[in-house]
Amino acid sequence: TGDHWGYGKEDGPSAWHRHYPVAKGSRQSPIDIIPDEARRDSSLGPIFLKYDRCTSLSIANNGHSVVVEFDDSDDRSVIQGGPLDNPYRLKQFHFHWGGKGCEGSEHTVAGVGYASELHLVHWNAVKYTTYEDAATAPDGLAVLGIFLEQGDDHRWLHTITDVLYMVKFKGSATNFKGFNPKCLLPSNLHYWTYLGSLTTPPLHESVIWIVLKEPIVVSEKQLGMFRILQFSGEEEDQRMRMENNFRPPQPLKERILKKRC
Ligand SMILES: CCc1cc2c(cc1OS(N)(=O)=O)CC[C@@H]1[C@@H]2CC[C@]2(C)[C@@H](O)CC[C@@H]12
Ligand SMILES: [Zn+2]
Repeated sequence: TGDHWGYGKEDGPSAWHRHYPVAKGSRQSPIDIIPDEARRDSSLGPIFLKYDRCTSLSIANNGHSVVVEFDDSDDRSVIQGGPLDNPYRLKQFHFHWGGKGCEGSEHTVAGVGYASELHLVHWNAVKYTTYEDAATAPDGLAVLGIFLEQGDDHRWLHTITDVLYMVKFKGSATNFKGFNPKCLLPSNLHYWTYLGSLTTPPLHESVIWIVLKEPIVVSEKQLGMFRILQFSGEEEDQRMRMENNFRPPQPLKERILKKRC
């Protein structure tokens, strides 16, 4: 069976509602973030990130993005604070990017996109038994979104871009141990937060989004390394370069965007 959705003309975001009607739901992601309309919420404290380098396991090409998986068998790597009632365990992180510098992120800020967006995915292991269960619950997942802006070389992103050639094709994976994603965070953890969804099918409305205001800076060369990846497997004849794997902003509907400055 495999996934029958993608980012192309026929199977892309505008067609996902046919197999996944929740695509037109009330809390879909991403959204266009309008800073002036974000409500300051005094109950929102700072977020705390505790990441342990020993929990990283592997890096893989799943045919939609490049994903780094973590050992989530205990609370060594968690996010807490901010809008969250308890710690959420780090499960994976992945990226979305464009074909050129000015677009590629999923969230936009006052209509402006970034070159890429990093998603650090965490799940509520206090309330739910498995990641899969959490992924269908309204407070099951917490995704930390970080914008990537084109500029100078990023000191640590090399650790990832240097191994992308090993996961060029869909279905390929390799060891990726000893990586601490803390090195991918910007200096300032001020954030916007709102209730949303997965940004790819099955589009479950199970994500508490925490989007950092400050982007990290990566070079055009480093961004270009992501584009050596393929949507397609090694055996498939048509080579499909992996790029523009982002969903455009969705209606905010009855939601309130909150901020912690
Ligand atoms: C939030 C990160 C995340 C999780 C998942 C997807 C996509 C995701 O990326 S995103 N961009 O952060 O929304 C698509 C596949 C989903 C998975 C959550 C768990 C599942 C729903 C599995 O149960 C079966 C398919 C899985
Ligand atoms: Zn994502």
